[in-house]
Amino acid sequence: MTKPIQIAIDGPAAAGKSTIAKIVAEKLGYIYIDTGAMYRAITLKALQEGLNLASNEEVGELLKNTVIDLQPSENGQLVFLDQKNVTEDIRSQYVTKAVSEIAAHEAVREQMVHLQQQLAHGRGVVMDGRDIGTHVLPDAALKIFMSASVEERARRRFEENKKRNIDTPLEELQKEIAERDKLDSEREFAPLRKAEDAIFLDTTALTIEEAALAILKLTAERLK
Ligand SMILES: Nc1ncnc2c1ncn2[C@@H]1O[C@H](COP(=O)(O)OP(=O)(O)O)[C@@H](O)[C@H]1O
Ligand SMILES: Nc1ccn([C@@H]2O[C@H](COP(=O)(O)OP(=O)(O)O)[C@@H](O)[C@H]2O)c(=O)n1
Repeated sequence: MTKPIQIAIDGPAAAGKSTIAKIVAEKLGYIYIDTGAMYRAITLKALQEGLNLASNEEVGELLKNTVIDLQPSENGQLVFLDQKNVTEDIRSQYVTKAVSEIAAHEAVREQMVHLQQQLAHGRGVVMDGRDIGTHVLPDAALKIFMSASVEERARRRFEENKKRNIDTPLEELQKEIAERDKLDSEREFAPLRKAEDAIFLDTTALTIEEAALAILKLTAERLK
């Protein structure tokens, strides 16, 4: 059997990373790790505990005393925060609006990267996020930088939210996505950036199936 590889998928909000990563991981029999869900989980806890979100030390300390666990499920992945299922809660606008501030802290990133590297160690893995190709898995055999126009990404998130009974207006979503992309791209530690050796994939005009197929083809070339 061919040795499994590591696949890193980075890109801005709602580009399709987790949807495509799940499909690719399932087809290959690899594990899927949604690193955004990990940053969302610690953000939820910081908000619940009324922490000063601007404090690197406070949030870093909180993470040291927190257990974040990702479990595969039929619909993708369940997220547990200190043993409690928070899969739905971490997608709320309340968390979404605060997550980029938390994810910018050095003490948070150091711990998360360490944890993510442990989860991926020695296994076939598809991992998605913002700094996977640049920091978490710099030696990944395949790196993808996935994007789409901000209008299309907002439209996709709007449709997704409708199914979850979240009714944020389209214009507000587009603004929130653009602001989060800016914060993620301009932060000091591990900003959102295409790794030099990553392949750019624009999904604006692609269906989910087409985007997944493009990555599966690139994977097959790496497995030869
Ligand atoms: N190529 C695509 N065409 C149409 N919709 C897509 C495509 N890729 C993803 N989506 C939809 O867009 C939404 C956001 O995708 P998601 O995978 O959550 O993005 P990300 O992980 O990059 O934030 C989901 O509802 C998903 O079903
Ligand atoms: N590897 C990662 C993954 C996410 N994040 C942060 O976590 C946030 C939420 O990530 P996500 O992937 O769940 O976001 P969506 O694209 O699904 O909206 C991002 O906006 C980043 O601030 C990060 O800093 N590094």
